[in-house]
Amino acid sequence: MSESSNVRVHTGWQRPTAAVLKAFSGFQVANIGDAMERLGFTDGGISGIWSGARAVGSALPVLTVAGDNRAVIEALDHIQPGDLLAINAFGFSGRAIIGDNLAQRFDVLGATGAIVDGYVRDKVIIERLGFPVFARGLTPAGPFKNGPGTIGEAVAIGGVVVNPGDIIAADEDGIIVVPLHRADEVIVAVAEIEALEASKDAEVEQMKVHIVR
Ligand SMILES: O=C([O-])CC(=O)C(=O)O
Ligand SMILES: [Mg+2]
Repeated sequence: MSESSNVRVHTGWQRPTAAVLKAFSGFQVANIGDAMERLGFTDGGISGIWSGARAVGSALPVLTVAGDNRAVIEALDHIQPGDLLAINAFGFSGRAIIGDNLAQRFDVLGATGAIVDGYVRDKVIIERLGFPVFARGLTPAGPFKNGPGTIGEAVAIGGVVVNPGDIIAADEDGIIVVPLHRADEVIVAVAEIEALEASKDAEVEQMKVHIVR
């Protein structure tokens, strides 16, 4: 925390490798969950603000005060390519914690998306940009910028603990958090589940062949 800021910053956490992030980006969130005892999902109230939004990244956790985005603005200095912002904004519906300006800056800095346990705005521009944002909803009301907050410390997102460097995967179904230390084991297990899912699809195709019309 610098003298002029009331936002506490923790840096230097381990991030997943690009290969690990690439592996997860090929999986469906539902299948990742099936490989994790069906645990680790955020609650279903957080979803993509535009249809088709999907993202995988290394969690960059941010804690704000409800209705205030000072910590998010300061987090711009800590984004590395492949990071995905995980912002606990207390689920507050009265103020948007990010909008198009922040989304554009996240994008330019190499972030893969943002998950907001709260509300956001500027949906049309964010959708046009194609930047994946997940939130509880939309409100046009802008945020205050006073702090305090934290950057790089564990936060709760939709009831799930997110540590810096955990892998977050989000798609049309929802969001899951994979603890970094479980990444390799989960990749192997999801690959098996996706193979099983493919064989179930093939089974149904076979059934169609036998249907007499
Ligand atoms: O005013 C803000 O801080 C939030 C916002 O609309 C933007 O990021 O575009
Ligand atoms: Mg805006």
